[in-house]
Amino acid sequence: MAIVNPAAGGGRCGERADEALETLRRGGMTIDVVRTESPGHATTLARDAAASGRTHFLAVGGDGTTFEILNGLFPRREGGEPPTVAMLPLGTGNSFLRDFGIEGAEAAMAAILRAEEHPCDVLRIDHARGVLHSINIVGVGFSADVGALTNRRYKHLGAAGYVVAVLRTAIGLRSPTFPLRIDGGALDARPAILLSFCNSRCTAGTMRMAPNAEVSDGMLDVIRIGPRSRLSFVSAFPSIFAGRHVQKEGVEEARAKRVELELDHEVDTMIDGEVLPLRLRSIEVVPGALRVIA
Ligand SMILES: Nc1ncnc2c1ncn2[C@@H]1O[C@H](COP(=O)(O)OP(=O)(O)OP(=O)(O)O)[C@@H](O)[C@H]1O
Repeated sequence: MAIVNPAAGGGRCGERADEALETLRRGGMTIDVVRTESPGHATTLARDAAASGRTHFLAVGGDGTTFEILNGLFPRREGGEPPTVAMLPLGTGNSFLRDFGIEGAEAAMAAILRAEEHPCDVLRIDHARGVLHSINIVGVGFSADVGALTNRRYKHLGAAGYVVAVLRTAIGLRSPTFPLRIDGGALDARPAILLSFCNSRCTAGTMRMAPNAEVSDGMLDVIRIGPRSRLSFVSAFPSIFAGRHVQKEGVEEARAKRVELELDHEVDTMIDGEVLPLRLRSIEVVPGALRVIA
């Protein structure tokens, strides 16, 4: 079942989806199509389809569409085969597929027609009001502030909008504390510009936030950028595109199965490109809970 977000990519997805799906059909695929009517609708569509026995889903849109579908498929009951998700990236950023070396709709369509399934871990996010799931990245601090500003003000500028939001957020650079424990270790309440909990490597399209992450290693990569001056932060920022920021002083990279957070208030949390105010409690890897076609 293809779930199409016509609004993704600033409306580009709505214009291009039919033709792309027709190409897949000509390649031999049987695809039923539903279109979302509003934000959040993909979650309901995926949940209902899974309840009626569907197992293979195609997210047509951006990372946010995949995120919404994932949250219709999870949480799920123990046992049974993991659901399968493929992505036809007609959104703005499309970060996740880059872990598989897939860039753009043409490459994604070729992968969909090959129909190779890969195991993929899922991040289970427990927060004060419920549970969410992610396959890409969960971020607090700078990345969430940038995501919130991008989504609010600069979405129409595409990838350039993200860069503008980075520069604007850097002007008011902060280092809040997000007290956490990694795999039951000591409480770490040091201030940080950002903390990212990553299942896959890229975010915001081409930024390699967690250059050593593997989607099926049963672990999440924790990237922590400690306090630094605005000038030093901005001048080091471009190193993230090659994933070299992790070699800089004050940047830490750790691997974990589960992270517990001790927040006493909600904080803007970026999950797979969407930003939500959440009082996070824990983020835990559910190994191999999904299959992705890539
Ligand atoms: N029918 C709809 N009308 C308006 N908005 C929708 C609709 N369906 C979904 N949305 C919202 O569109 C937003 C953007 O979707 P998505 O992230 O897939 O595309 P994008 O932002 O262009 O791509 P990316 O996240 O990869 O940069 C999501 O927040 C989703 O809730």
